[in-house]
Amino acid sequence: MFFVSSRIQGNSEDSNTVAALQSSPSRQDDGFRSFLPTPGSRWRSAGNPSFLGLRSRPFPSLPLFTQFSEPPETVASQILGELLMGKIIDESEVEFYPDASVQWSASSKRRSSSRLRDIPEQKRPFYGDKLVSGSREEVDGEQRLNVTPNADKDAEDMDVPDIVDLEDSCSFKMVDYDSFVTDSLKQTMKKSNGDYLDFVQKQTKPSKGSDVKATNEILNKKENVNSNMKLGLLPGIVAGHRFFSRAEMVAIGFQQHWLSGIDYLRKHSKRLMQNDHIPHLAVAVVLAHPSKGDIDCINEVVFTHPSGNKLPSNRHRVENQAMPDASLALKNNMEQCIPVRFIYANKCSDTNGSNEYTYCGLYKVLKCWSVEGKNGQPVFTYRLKKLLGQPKVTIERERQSTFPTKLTGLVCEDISYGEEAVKIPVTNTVDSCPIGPPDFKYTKSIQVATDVVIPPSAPGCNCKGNCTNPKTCSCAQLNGSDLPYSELDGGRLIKAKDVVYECGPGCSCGSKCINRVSQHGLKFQLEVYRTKVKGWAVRSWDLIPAGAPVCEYTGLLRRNAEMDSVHDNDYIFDIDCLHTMHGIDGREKREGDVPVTSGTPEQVDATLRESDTEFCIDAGSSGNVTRFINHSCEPNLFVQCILSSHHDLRLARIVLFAADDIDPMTELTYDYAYRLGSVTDEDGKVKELECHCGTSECRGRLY
Ligand SMILES: C[S@@+](CC[C@H](N)C(=O)[O-])C[C@H]1O[C@@H](n2cnc3c(N)ncnc32)[C@H](O)[C@@H]1O
Repeated sequence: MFFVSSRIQGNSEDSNTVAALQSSPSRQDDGFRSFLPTPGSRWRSAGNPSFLGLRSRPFPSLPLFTQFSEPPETVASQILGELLMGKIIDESEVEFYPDASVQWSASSKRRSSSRLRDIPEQKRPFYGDKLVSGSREEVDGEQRLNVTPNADKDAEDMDVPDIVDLEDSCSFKMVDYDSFVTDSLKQTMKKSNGDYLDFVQKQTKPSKGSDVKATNEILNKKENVNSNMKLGLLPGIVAGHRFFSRAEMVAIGFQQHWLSGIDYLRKHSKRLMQNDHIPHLAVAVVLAHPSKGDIDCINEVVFTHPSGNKLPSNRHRVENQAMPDASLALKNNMEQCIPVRFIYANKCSDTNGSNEYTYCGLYKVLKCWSVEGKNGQPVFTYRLKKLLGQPKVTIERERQSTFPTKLTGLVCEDISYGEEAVKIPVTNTVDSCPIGPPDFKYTKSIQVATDVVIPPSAPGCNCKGNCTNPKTCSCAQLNGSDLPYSELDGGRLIKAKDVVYECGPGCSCGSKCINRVSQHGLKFQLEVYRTKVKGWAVRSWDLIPAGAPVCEYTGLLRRNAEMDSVHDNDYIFDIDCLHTMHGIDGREKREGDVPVTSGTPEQVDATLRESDTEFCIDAGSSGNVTRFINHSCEPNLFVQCILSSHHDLRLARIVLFAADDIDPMTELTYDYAYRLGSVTDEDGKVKELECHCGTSECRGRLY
């Protein structure tokens, strides 16, 4: 990998606005103390901490460490090393034994002890430098951090309980950070996204402050993770991660102050009170840049942070007294060689111009100086440089307005042959397999078999224009007195439901009504591409926010009974809303608002269990891009049944929505939810298909 140096200029986002909102009671205290040893603690001394490239100068202002047996520099650097490598999550995960001999540097080994004897070797906890190994590199006279993933395959595959006590020979508790942190991060992100949409939707007029208010709600409910602010890496979030709102960043503890450009740990937070020697330290910088266009590899950043004070007489020196706390914190980072997270806020073209936030990685503060701004006030300027060894980040602003004719491996410019408003290219860089079948017909909308009768349109709501009042809109009433979509980004589903009743032909509202979100066709730039083991697949060039409609499953709507004799068709989608509503065959029940079948739950269960789904959509020989979407046991799309003209659940439309914020170029997947053993061949023998979704949640087989 090589980096092309590019430099951008900008202003730190916000700055002064926020004081009132800055401190939520649940987040006010920073977690710096998490990294402080208790008296008598010993630290592993193996290795020179400057291998992290952090210590180009000593730590003059951390005398508190002198009470320990290690030289203060070593201890301080060690702490920073740990937190930078993301190894320490919480003080509860670090245990100190005053007299224990530390065997940290032992090469990576599976743990063997009497307590673990019942656990198979490959499942035993691992210790050693599990997550990353670092090396120092000198480039142009500067120390750089070079982090490479640990090559130990077993270690990556490790499947251990959250926290493992490593007995006396090692003085640390180790955590399977990847699964422990990432899972809770994912859950929190999902939850906060839902809460955020919910909140925005409840407001009569969503405003700029909605983000902040939604965040507050999340924090007040204490559903955030990592509430102790961390410096350096946050496990589970790597450079390139995109956030759709500050709410998301705050909910996972990536940022604490949701409007400030420089987010920092306060010197006098309760946790640090005892300790005058630890200065303010910056955790993250959020930079808003007005210009658009592709910006690759932001390796060096120069930005300004205004001050409300008069410029001191010696204006070229940055005087601490004249600096606002946030600016000072960043200067302290420079002096202490502590990197900050750099986050780039940009207008997102496909989400109605709202901000999107890209985490670009950990940056070193190279330089800090002040210039005279308007009214003689100083403006502090900083130069940040990305630490080496982190993923390259591309910030893509705008969808390509003209279709790129030179796509590598392009085999078809538009698989929809003009049916869709956006072209859907097909690429194959894997083999020479043509896209098929040869007689395949692209169809944007459902085709109906001759023996299927679609019920007439149901009577609709009497709203004028856009449906906004859930109390008076009869479609909202069907959804449990709820308008299911948030107006954000052209409409995002707030939460998956048993069924969503959209407005349709029987309604008097307009075609732009928010309750018709799934009826507007494709809005993201999709591509069909060839994979090595799963055949064709689909990805998006645009980022897709959680809750956005992606595509509808189209094809021939037909009776399932006719499909009994069909065994080689991989493109049949059973319309199983009723089964989902009743949680039959392991389906996950969702929030249901409308009783749709009569009888006791047991009777309904029994009837449904006996009857297979009555109708299906067969995309074997006609269908749209959705037929190329593969299965994953940990998918990023979910299936939503929608009724928009009639109200017959057996014939509901099947629409796929984004379950998470989906980064551009990520494969789109949903859970096929087959019951194991349910697929048979022509002789009635059960067929099996190995799953290649490659996720940690993989169940091993599709069916
Ligand atoms: C609806 S098609 C999806 C598109 C398909 N990949 C293609 O090339 O047309 C379903 C088929 O794709 C393959 N497939 C989908 N997801 C898979 C997975 N996770 N692992 C293995 N094969 C998968 C299986 O052959 C499955 O029967």
